[in-house]
Amino acid sequence: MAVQLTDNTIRNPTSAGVLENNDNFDNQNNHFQHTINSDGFDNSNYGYPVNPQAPNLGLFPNQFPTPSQYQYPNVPIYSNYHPPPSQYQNYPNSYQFQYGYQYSNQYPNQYPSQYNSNFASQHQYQQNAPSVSNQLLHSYNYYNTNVSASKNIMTNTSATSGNYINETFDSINEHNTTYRPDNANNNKIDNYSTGTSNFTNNRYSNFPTTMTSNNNNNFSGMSYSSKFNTNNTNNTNNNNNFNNFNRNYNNNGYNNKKTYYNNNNNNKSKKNYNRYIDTNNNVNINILGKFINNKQIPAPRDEKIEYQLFGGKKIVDPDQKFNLIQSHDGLSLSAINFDHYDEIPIEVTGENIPLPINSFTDNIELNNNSTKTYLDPLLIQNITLSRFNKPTPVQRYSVPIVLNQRDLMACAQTGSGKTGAFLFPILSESFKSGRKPLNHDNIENHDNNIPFPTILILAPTRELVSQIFQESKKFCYRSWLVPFSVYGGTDIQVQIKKIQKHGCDLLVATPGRLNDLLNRKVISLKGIKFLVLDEADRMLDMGFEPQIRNIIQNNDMPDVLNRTTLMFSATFPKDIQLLAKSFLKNYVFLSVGKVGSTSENITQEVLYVEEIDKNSILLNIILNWKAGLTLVFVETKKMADNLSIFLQSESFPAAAIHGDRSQNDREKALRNFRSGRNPILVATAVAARGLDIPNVTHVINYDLPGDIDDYVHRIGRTGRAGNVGHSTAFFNYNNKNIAKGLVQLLTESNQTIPDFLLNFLKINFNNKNKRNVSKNSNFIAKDHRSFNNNYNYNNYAMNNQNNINIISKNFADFNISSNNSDDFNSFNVSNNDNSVSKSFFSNNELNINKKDNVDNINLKTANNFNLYDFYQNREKAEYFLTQDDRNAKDILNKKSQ
Ligand SMILES: Nc1ncnc2c1ncn2[C@@H]1O[C@H](COP(=O)(O)OP(=O)(O)OP(=O)(O)O)[C@@H](O)[C@H]1O
Repeated sequence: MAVQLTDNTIRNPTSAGVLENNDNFDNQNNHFQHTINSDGFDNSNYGYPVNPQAPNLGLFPNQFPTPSQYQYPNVPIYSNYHPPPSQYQNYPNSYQFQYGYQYSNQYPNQYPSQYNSNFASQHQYQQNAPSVSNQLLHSYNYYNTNVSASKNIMTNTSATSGNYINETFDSINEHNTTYRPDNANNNKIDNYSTGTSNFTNNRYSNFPTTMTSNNNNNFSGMSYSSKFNTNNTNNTNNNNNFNNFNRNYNNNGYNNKKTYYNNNNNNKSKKNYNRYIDTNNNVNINILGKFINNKQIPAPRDEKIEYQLFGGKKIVDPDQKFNLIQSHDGLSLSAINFDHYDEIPIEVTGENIPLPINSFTDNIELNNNSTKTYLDPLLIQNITLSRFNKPTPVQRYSVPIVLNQRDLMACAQTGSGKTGAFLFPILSESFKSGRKPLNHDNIENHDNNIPFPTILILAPTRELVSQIFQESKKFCYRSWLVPFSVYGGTDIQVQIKKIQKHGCDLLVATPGRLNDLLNRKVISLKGIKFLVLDEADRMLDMGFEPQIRNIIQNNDMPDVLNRTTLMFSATFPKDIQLLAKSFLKNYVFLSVGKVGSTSENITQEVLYVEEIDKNSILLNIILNWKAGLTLVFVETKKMADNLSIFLQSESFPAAAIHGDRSQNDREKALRNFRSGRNPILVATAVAARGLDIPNVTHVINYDLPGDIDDYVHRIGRTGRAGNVGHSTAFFNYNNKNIAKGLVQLLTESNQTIPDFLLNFLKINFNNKNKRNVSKNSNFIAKDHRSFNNNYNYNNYAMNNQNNINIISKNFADFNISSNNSDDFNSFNVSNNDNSVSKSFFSNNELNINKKDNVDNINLKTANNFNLYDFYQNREKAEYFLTQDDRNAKDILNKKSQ
C-alpha cells in the first residue's frame, strides 16, 4: 500500500526503504500517515513523529539521511494536541538515531511536555546526543556521542539503564540529574579547549567505570555510587574542583584513591570525598567516647568516619536559606527551605510547658528550679556536621520539654524532623548523665554479657528502624553511646553475637524482633531511661499494641514514673490517644500545625478511575512524569508484585516492596529506588510511614487506603522537609469509606476538590453525615485531655477526685484522665458492685445506671488502668453512653456557662 507524503516532508534519500510519493498527512487525526513498502521496515519503528515536516527516519544507519538533510525548518508547537492522540503517546519509542545532532535544542524542547517526557525512551544516539530537559529517560543509549561545547544535557532528568559507550563530552553542564547507565565504558568527560564542564547535584550510579582526562571540571554536589575509576592510562586529572563529592559503593573499595592523590592541582583535599557509607551494624570502637567520673570524654575526631556519616564538606553559613542535606545513603542532596517554618502554628497543652528554643545553642529553661541548661556541645557539633542550621518547629519544642524530663505526645507533619526531635534531647541528656545507675538488686542479677540499653526506640517497619539507626549513628558520633538496631528478616544469631560483643546503649527495634530477644533473655530493659514510640499511633493500633504492651509492661523496663516516654507521629486519632495515656505520665501534648508547611507543599490530585482503567491511567501518568522518583501504593502484596511486573513488561524500571518479600529483596528494592536505578517503586503500606527518601517527587495511590491517616503518611513520602511534591490518588466506589476524610483533608490543605468527589459525597452520604469541614483547622490532632478545651471540669466530674474530667458527650470523647496517675487508685470502677463508679456518675448527675455495662467495659483499678479493654469493648460502651448522651451534654453545657 502506498500513501501520500506531504510536500515538505523530507524523504529518506537512501536506496533501501524509500517511501512512496503518495504517503500523506492526516489532518483530521493530526498525524502523519504512511505505510511502508515491503522493504523490511517495521511500522512500529516508523510512522512517527507526528510532525508533518519531520522526516521519516529509517531503522538502519545506512537509511538515515545526513544531518543537513533533516534539519527542521519550522518545528511546529504541538500545544493544540491535548490530550495527545494515543498513537503518539509512545513517540518515539524504539527509535534509533544515527545522528542526533539536529535534535538538540530543537525537537525535544519544542515538543509539548506530554511528548517530551516520553522522549528518548529506549533510544540510541550514535552520534551527537541532543539536549534533554525534564525527561524520564530509560534504556537510554549513547554511543560515540559528541556534544559540542556548552550544551546542557540532561537537566532535571532521570536516566536509567542506558549505555554510555565511548563518549566524549566536551564541556557539558549537567544539573539535578539522576543518571544510571548500565554499561558505561571508556567515557571521557573532558574539557578540551572550550569552557569548563559543570556537574552539579547529579546522582550517578554505575557510572562511569572508566573516566579519563578530567581537566578543569567542576564537580560539585555530586553523588556517585559504584565505581568511579579515574585510575587508568593517560589519566591527567588536573585542576579539577571536587566539592562535596560523595561516593558510595558499600565498602567495595576506593579504587581511585591513588589517582586522586597523585595528580596535580586538584582541589582534592581528602575531606571532600565520601568514600563509603557503612550500612551495617558494625561498631567502630575507635570513635567511641568514654563516660568517666560522671563526665563524657568524646573520642577524637576521625575524618574518615565523618565522611562516612555526614558525607562531605561542612557548610556552615548562618545566613543561607537553603540548607543542603544529604540523604541517608549518601546518594543525593536536597535543599530544605525553611521560609514557611516560622508561620507554622503550634499548640502545646499540658502543665508547666517549657519555653521553646530558637536555635540549637539556646539556653533551655528548667522549670523545676529556674536553672538553665543547654544541648550538649558534642551533640551540637554533630548537628552542625549534619548541616542542620536551625531546629524545625517540632524540634524547637521537643528539646526543652524532654530536657525538663516531661513525657511527650507529639504530632507533626510528615517530613518535619521528628527523628531529630526525639534524638536531640535524649542524646544530649544521655551524653551528660551517662547510663542509669542500676540499683543493688539489679547489679547482682545483672549478667555482664547482657546489654542493658539506656534508650529504646520502637518503630513499626524494618526499613524505618534501619533509617532511624542511621540517623542515630550520626548524632552518637564520638559519644559513649553504642547504637544498635534489631529487626526481623535478618539472622537473629548474628545479631545476638554482635550485640553481646559490642554492647548496646541506644536500641532501635521493631517490636516483634525485640520480643524475640527478650524471650531469649539476651537483652535487658532495666536500664531504660528513655522510651520512644515512633509512629506511635500505628504502634498502638490493634496490630502492634499487644507486642508493645508486652515489651513495656511484662519485662524489666522501669515503670512509667521512672522513665521518660515519648510518642511521635504525624497522626494521632483520638482513640489511640486514650490508649496511649496508660504509657505516659503528666505528658505535654505538642501539635505542630500544617498551614504553610508540608501539607501545602504537596499538590494533591484525586482522579476518578475505575479498577479496570487503573493500569492504563498509571502508565499514562508515569510516561508524562517529570524527573524524580515515583512511589506507587497498592493495598495487597500480590498487587504490588503484579503491578511491578506489569510496569517492567512496559519497559519501566519498577520494583516492588512488601512484607512477603525477603529482607534482602526489600532492602535491594529500596536501595535501587533511592539510587534511581529503579525510579518507580510499587509498595504496600510497609513503605507508608517514616521513610525519608530524597527526590520522591510523586506518590500515586493506585489503591487508596481505608483510613485517611494512612493516606496522610503515604503522601508524606514526598514534599519532605520543605520541598515540594505531588500526589495522585485513584478514587472509585470502592473507596467510599475514605471519601469524607479525603474531602476534609483536601479542604484543610487548600487543595482543589474535584466535583466528582463532592457529588459522590452528596449522593452517598446525602450530606447528612458530612463531617464538619473546616478550613481553619490548622492542626492534625488535638489533645483530648480536658485542659485542652473549654470544658475543663476539674473538681467537678467526680466528687473528691481532682483532675478527673468529662470532656464530651459521646464515648469516643469520653475521657477520664488524670494529671497524677495516683488518682486512678481511687478511681476504682472495676468493682463488680459498681459502687465507686455509681457514685462517680451519680454525683455528677449523669444518671447512668447501667451498671452491667460498666462491668462489661472492664475498667480496672488505677494502677493498672486498662484502656485497652475499654477500647475492646467500645461498641458496647458506645451504646451504653449514647443512652445518656442528652443528659451528659446538658450538664456539661450548664456547667460551662
Ligand atoms: N533541623 C534540621 N535542619 C535541616 N534538615 C533537617 C532538620 N531536621 C531534620 N532534617 C531533615 O529533614 C528530613 C525529614 O526528617 P524526618 O525523617 O525526621 O521527618 P519526620 O517528621 O520523622 O517524617 P515522617 O512523619 O515521615 O516520619 C530528613 O532528611 C532530615 O535529615
